[in-house]
Amino acid sequence: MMFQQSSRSLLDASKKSSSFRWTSSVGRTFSSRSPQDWVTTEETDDPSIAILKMNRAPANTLSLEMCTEISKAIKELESNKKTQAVILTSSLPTIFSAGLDLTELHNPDKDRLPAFWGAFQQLYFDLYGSRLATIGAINGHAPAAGCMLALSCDYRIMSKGNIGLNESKLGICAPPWLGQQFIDTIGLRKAELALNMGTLFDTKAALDIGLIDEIVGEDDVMDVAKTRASQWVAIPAPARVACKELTRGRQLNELKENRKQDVDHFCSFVNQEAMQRNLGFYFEQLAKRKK
Ligand SMILES: CCCC/C=C/CC(=O)SCCNC(=O)CCNC(=O)[C@H](O)C(C)(C)COP(=O)(O)OP(=O)(O)OC[C@H]1O[C@@H](n2cnc3c(N)ncnc32)[C@H](O)[C@@H]1OP(=O)(O)O
Repeated sequence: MMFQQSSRSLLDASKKSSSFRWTSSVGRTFSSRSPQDWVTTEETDDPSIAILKMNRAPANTLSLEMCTEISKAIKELESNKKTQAVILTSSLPTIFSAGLDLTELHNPDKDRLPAFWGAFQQLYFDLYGSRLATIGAINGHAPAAGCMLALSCDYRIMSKGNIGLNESKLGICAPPWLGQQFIDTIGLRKAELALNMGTLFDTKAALDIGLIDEIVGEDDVMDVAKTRASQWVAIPAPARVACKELTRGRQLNELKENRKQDVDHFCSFVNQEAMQRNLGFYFEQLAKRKK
């Protein structure tokens, strides 16, 4: 199957390895529906272009199951030879994705935690390394891992909200591979400033810094996304996949080779008392802000 060949070649493209470092120490999301409803795929009038909608109220946070559902949907789309592009968007009115579900990190279930991080890594592999052209139709806030979803797309349009890696505000640091995605997108100095300060950019600032490719009106998001998807699909697929391999293969491979180490670092990091205190404090602030 084409996807399998392509994704394998993407991951195998470069064998360069590196040491992974973690550099920092440091409620609840509810959804009444079952995980199967959290992600939906839709056809468009062009059979080569599909839409993948995140649909997990209230904030499209990434729990283990949410990561798994998005990965599953991407793989299903890839298994259809006709599908060449996917538009990733949210069905919520103001939030694209609020990032990792912090309930997975706060007072974590020790057995579930490694599986959770493994599912998040897998989502990165599946989206960043997809054989499909991926268009991020960012129609709301995209902090932290929400920004990872956006960064993993090939082209990003955004209508409203804030985007960036704000982990430092939670007393933590983005994982190295997510930090690298950010650096690769906006450059080292800008990333250095933004990572340290936990900056979230509005659409104009995000465009200025190169974090997104285009600002679009709220009512135009899907039309523009479809137009951009058509433009990407017009490029011969082998060339598209090869370009992705060229720009992303090394990073994907690095994490693939360090996957277990990355999970171990994450788990010991999250289990630190100071990290748990910071997360608890952050949750309180989130709730207070709402009041
Ligand atoms: C340790 C190493 C690496 C760790 C890597 C971490 C990457 C991450 O992704 S960490 C997560 C970072 N995410 C955030 O900091 C976002 C926090 N959320 C917000 O700032 C806001 O929710 C928002 C700006 C995205 C939206 O604001 P809005 O006013 O529209 O909605 P709220 O009322 O704040 O949120 C609705 C609802 O959702 C809950 N919630 C929001 N974000 C999260 C989250 N990340 N995890 C769990 N729950 C979340 C929020 O508490 C509200 O819940 P209630 O309705 O029950 O009060």
